[in-house]
Amino acid sequence: MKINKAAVIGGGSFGTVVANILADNEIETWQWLRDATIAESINTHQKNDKYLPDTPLNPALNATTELDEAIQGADVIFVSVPSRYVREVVSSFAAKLMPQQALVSTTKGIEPERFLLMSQVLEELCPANPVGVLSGPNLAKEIARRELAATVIASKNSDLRRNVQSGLSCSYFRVYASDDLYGVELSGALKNIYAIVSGFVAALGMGENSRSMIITRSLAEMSRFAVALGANPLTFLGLAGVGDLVVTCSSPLSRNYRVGYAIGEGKTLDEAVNSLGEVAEGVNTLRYVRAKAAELDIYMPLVMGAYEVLFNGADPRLVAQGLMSGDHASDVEFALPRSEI
Ligand SMILES: NC(=O)c1ccc[n+]([C@@H]2O[C@H](COP(=O)([O-])OP(=O)(O)OC[C@H]3O[C@@H](n4cnc5c(N)ncnc54)[C@H](O)[C@@H]3O)[C@@H](O)[C@H]2O)c1
Ligand SMILES: O=P(O)(O)OC[C@H](O)CO
Repeated sequence: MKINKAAVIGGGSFGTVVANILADNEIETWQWLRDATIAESINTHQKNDKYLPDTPLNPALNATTELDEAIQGADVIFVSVPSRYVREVVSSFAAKLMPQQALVSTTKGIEPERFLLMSQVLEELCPANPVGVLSGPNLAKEIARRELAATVIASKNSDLRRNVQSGLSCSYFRVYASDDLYGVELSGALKNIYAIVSGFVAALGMGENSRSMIITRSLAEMSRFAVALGANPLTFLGLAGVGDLVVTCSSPLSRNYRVGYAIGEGKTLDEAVNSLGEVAEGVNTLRYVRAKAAELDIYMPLVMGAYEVLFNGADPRLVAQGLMSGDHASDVEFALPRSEI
């Protein structure tokens, strides 16, 4: 079955990009957002003035502040609000869904109380509905300029995967498939932490060797954490893992990288976050992952170091330095067991 109508929940930069691709693909698309002025601007001037002011949007895209109007009859509902609001927003319409309506999270964050990923929140709230996750190296502002990009749709439901692949694929956006929902989603959340660390490294003027070491050891740390939580480490080698880690750790378009860069320049966490005006999920994810790693005794020197910098005022230089003095470990995680080091 193809997607005849799609809904996008969220009026930020990524929600707008997803909605615009769907509209470009001639799918009836309704974007829900809270701000009536932005909705009006999308409908009349084809612009999201706040989040993507330079991008002319498809005139067929409909924006609404009425949730019912967006979700009613939608074959797929993309959820694209910051993680701390996903439960609240989805709870407000979950009871109105028909069982065939699929939900796809694009949100890269964690719900702290039970360490739930967003697909787990969706499954809890909408147990009868197919659920998927869209994640990959997807800086919204580049996709908005129609620069080539690829992503991953992960779901246990093959119809959902195929529908999203055909609904979102176009000349500048390619959608690969995975059935490892948990691995794809976990990598999307974890990489935000390491983008903050890469921001420190860049601001401190460390060299390319340092940056490469940080990115590669980040991948080792992410996959060590993932395996401890039961995920498949192979997923971390794909677009949602290495792909998203590299882009977010390298680009000033990444909000998480920018937070790290500002802290590396000497700003406080509050100053760094307030100057963004957009969500940087990595700040909270760092707190939750650090607590989980401590609880499960998982060796994560970059997470521990970054936490000290963001929340206890430690010198960002110490994070990279911490790698030099930590326990010796194997290069490729799992290739050489710790017992043989
Ligand atoms: N921007 C990107 O490049 C990008 C790419 C892929 C995934 N993501 C992920 O998508 C999610 C959303 O990111 P974004 O870039 O669109 O964020 P954003 O900061 O651009 O926008 C967030 C949107 O959520 C809305 N919002 C905030 N609180 C809300 C609430 N209580 N109820 C309803 N709406 C609320 C805001 O008004 C805004 O429209 C994040 O988890 C992010 O990690 C972002
Ligand atoms: O701007 P960031 O740091 O939230 O990153 C955006 C996307 O997740 C990149 O894939």
